[in-house]
Amino acid sequence: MTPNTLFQHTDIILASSSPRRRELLAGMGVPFRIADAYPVEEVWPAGIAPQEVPSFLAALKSKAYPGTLTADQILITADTVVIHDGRVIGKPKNRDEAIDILHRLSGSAHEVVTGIVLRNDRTEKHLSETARVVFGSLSTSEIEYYVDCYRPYDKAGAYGIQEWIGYVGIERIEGSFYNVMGLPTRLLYAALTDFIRTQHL
Ligand SMILES: Cc1cn([C@H]2C[C@H](O)[C@@H](COP(=O)(O)OP(=O)(O)OP(=O)(O)O)O2)c(=O)[nH]c1=O
Repeated sequence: MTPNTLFQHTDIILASSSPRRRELLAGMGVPFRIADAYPVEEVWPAGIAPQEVPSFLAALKSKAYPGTLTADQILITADTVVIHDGRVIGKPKNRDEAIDILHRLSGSAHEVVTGIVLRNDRTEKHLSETARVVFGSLSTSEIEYYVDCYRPYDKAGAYGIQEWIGYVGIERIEGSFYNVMGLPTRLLYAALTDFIRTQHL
């Protein structure tokens, strides 16, 4: 099925303030409206595995949605983190932290995990996808140039793969480029299709 027929009876709501997620969902041909993301404190229980963190945070964002959902609606929330040396790296708080994160990522591999929650009045579906990103060696001047010009304070791992540093600094990626940017688009498209089919929307 193509997007024009698939989504015609469904009211899809993206609760996200991320411009990348809006761009990616639009690129998938999915008609949707945006709800303001209600800020949640991005903390998780100590015992949770790093890979499970994005799914946990996407569920928190879903629960924070203030409206009541109906059967023909699908609420989408998501979260992206970087995992390096077994540690979860979120958004940098300031310039020093951004520079420090990029020094750690330089010349090594890390994982980017995006978790998604789809929800309506009856059911909730959790998705998660991982990509592996390998950075070449970045010099201090390259890192400082990037942080000062691009101010990646709204990005997990202090970088945007779609920005200068992604073009010149990334050696290779295994997995979905769009997942690193904020949504695993192929997985999400299949899950939306399945959700609509099983919920008879
Ligand atoms: C690693 C990486 C992350 N990012 C972005 C995607 C996400 O917007 C952000 C991770 O932060 P998130 O907390 O996942 O999302 P957000 O706060 O931006 O938006 P929301 O309102 O949906 O909670 O980092 C890139 O744009 N490029 C990249 O290469």
